[in-house]
Amino acid sequence: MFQTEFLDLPALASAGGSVTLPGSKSISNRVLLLAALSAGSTRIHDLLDSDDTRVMLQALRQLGCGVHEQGSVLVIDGLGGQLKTDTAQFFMGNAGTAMRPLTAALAVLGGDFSLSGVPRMHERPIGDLVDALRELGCSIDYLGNEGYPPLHIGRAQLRLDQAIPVRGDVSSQFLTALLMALPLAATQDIVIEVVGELISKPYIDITLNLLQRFGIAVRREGWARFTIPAGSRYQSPGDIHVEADASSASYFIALGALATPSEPGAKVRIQGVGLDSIQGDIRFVEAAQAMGAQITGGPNWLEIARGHWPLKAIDLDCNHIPDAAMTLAVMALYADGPCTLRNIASWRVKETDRIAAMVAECAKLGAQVEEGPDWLRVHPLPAGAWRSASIHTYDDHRVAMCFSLAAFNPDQVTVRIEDPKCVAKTFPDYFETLFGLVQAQPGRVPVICIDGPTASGKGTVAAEVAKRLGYHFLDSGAMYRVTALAATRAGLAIEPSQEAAIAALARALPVRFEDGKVLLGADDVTEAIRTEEAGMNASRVSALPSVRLALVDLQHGFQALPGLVADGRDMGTVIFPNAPYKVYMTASAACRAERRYKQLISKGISANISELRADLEARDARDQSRAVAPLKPAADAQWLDNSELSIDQSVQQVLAGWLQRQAIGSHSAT
Ligand SMILES: O=C(O)C1=C[C@@H](OP(=O)(O)O)[C@@H](O)[C@H](O)C1
Ligand SMILES: C=C(OP(=O)(O)O)C(=O)O
Repeated sequence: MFQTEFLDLPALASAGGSVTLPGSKSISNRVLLLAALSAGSTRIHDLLDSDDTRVMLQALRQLGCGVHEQGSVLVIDGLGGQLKTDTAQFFMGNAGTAMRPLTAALAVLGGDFSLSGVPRMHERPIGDLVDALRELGCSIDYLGNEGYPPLHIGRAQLRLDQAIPVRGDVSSQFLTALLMALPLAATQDIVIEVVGELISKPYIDITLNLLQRFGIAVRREGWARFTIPAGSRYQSPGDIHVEADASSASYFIALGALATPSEPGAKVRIQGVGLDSIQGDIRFVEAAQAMGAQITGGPNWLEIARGHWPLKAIDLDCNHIPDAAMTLAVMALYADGPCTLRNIASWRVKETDRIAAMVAECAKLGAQVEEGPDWLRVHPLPAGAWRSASIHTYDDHRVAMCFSLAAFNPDQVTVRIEDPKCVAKTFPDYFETLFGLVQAQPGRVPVICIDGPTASGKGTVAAEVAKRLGYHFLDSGAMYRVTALAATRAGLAIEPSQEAAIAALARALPVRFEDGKVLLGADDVTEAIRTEEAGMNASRVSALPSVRLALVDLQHGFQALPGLVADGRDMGTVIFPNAPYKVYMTASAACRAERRYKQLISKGISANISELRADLEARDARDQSRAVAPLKPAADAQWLDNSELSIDQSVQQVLAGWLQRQAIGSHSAT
């Protein structure tokens, strides 16, 4: 997951390949609660692991449920309708599918419970559910604002003889919550009556389907009346498989519809959810087809390719696909006319006011957008009209995910996604998954080169800049050190007579930089390559021209989405001459010798500062005078003497220089 403050998406071009998507949030949280309430153990396969399921799992643990991991299977030991504790405080994050059903189940069972969430959860309505539960005889108090969490739940005195009315026009989750809670009290038939129009109906189908699998056969009369038969009792089905998330699939369906194929005939293939899905959002497929996408599918897979281009404009009632429909709003930017999404009032009370968010963020990109209380109209953005924008994501995973698709814009402007970690709600590895399928416009994966002499602090600064931007990191100096180490381990002397053998070894070097570690195959060689001797060997190995050549391809391979920070001596001059931002970082010899001295002393290695300085100067002279790629600043490099700067100040300067070049979001929204 990207934990960065923002993630810059360079202009994207093509896509292709296969992806297995994480489990459905709606199925996962229902299955978790049903398994917890059932008699017996349930083995859940392919459960979603995200913020929303974590809060549910934590609540189940607090209630005394056994939760065990067995490889990729999660086993829940059900409570059989009997709570092991009747006092607890639950934190529900921003998970509607945890907050609403758990409130109902706990209210029916009764106890001394409180439920709260993130600030936005305290702005998401729950009054219609509380009214229905109170009608039933449950004791619920608002701890903050009337109609909203946090809540306190007390002991219940259930009245089951009358039909329980519930409104379903704000959220279908209230009806889902009652349907899941009432089998716990079904000493007689219990009737639920929906008052007014029910929204998001397909989610009720998911609920009924899963209730069936856990032994509850709800009788229904259309969408108006639901009866839980007397004697209903939850029984674990044993094993249950969670489909991949159909709402998450919408981003990849859109990707297939927008991107050119990565190679002739390439498609985007989605595994784990398909045309047999029990999730209503699978009908996003029809909406995407109406816009021109070519989609084929089977029971648990879909294949998507670009069809009609530009996409065809649509005017669609989206009430049945409230979550996936947000993806249509971004697809609309690529359509041949304005697209209107109707009957989406519920967007206003979800993770954020999603209608307002889509209007504001599409406008930042340059689009004309209109809104009404329950509709949105997005006008397409022609080539030449796109602006680079910093997309505010409102702690809403879907805003972050759907705006990533704006990176396919024809003007090749960069799209910044603020707070990308908000995708953790339902799809923590969304961006990694996206980058696994897409290619940037040629030459558009940014590389920041930080070159400079030894002990200038460039390695530390480069690693930190990479971390802050979520970019890959290439420590090219380490590559020479690793090559030297691998050569020594292979019994090769580091001298020109062994050049061919060392080059052959370098060509296939299995080197990776992960979490501040340098790995050679499975070996952590971080320490081994940092000795002074390894440094000298690296310098000697780097003077062998065919070794340098062998390492060039390897280094180019590090240029991958979303970007790269490359630290070395010839990154800007030789390896990435077209890099959009180059820094030449240096400090006085005295200053660098002192830094190296402190570094060694802190590791308990004795050192002599004047010898270190002499070594440093000798190494500078060797690096600057070598025949191949001598150490020198690139003509277009920014010079940064950090003799007087702290590491953090140097990091800030590099970041500031880069951000200035990016010039994202410097336009005001219309
Ligand atoms: O029951 C569910 O799993 C859900 C129902 C929908 O909410 P509403 O019924 O509030 O529209 C949907 O937006 C949400 O993401 C999940
Ligand atoms: C509305 C959503 O979430 P929740 O389950 O919290 O309602 C959503 O995932 O888009």
